[in-house]
Amino acid sequence: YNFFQNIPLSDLNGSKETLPREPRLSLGEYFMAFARLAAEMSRDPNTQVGACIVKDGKIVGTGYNAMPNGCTDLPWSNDNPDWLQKKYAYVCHAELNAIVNKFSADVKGCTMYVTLFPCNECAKLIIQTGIAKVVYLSDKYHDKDEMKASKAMLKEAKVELRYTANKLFLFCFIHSFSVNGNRVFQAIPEGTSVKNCVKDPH
Ligand SMILES: O=c1ccn([C@H]2C[C@H](O)[C@@H](COP(=O)(O)O)O2)c(=O)[nH]1
Repeated sequence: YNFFQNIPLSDLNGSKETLPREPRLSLGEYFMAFARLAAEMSRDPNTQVGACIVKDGKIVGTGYNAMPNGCTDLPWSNDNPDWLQKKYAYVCHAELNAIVNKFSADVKGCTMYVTLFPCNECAKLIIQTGIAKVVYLSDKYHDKDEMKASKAMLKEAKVELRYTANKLFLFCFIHSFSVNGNRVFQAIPEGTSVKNCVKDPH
């Protein structure tokens, strides 16, 4: 922490200059923050995923896991014994939505920041659209075959994979809960860890 942050140099040595403020986030943390913000929009009650695509240092697409446009009556269950009553048949993954929402001509050579390691279907999309690098926050399903297949494909296709520790921008978030019918707001402290994050497997 720069204790001299924002203190006019004039106060220190008589000059009119000021010291620049040290940014609170690195560029990577800034882009991951957009992915995390996108995840906040998800209606999935169990896992919210956000993705942010960056080209030449600029955001060219964001997305979160959501039901297809216009489909509001589909189930969000993840454990209904009836496959048709489970979300998996219907939900569009965050990566897919970020790619189809892009406002650049293409996503070749881009970096995708994503809050959950991409599944095998998303890995295919990432490879086929030419995304060069994936930065991810959580790998909570690393034991699942989908993730193993995803890693195998992404590695063979030479998509760079980078785990990022969850140094967070959560200091921006206020979380609210109810106490005796009253809404209480609480700031989520900086550095709060994300559940289910695992150590970098790479
Ligand atoms: O690469 C991925 C993998 C999964 N998702 C979405 C799909 C679902 O909405 C949730 C996973 O739900 P669980 O209840 O944790 O099984 O995450 C995605 O967007 N991208």
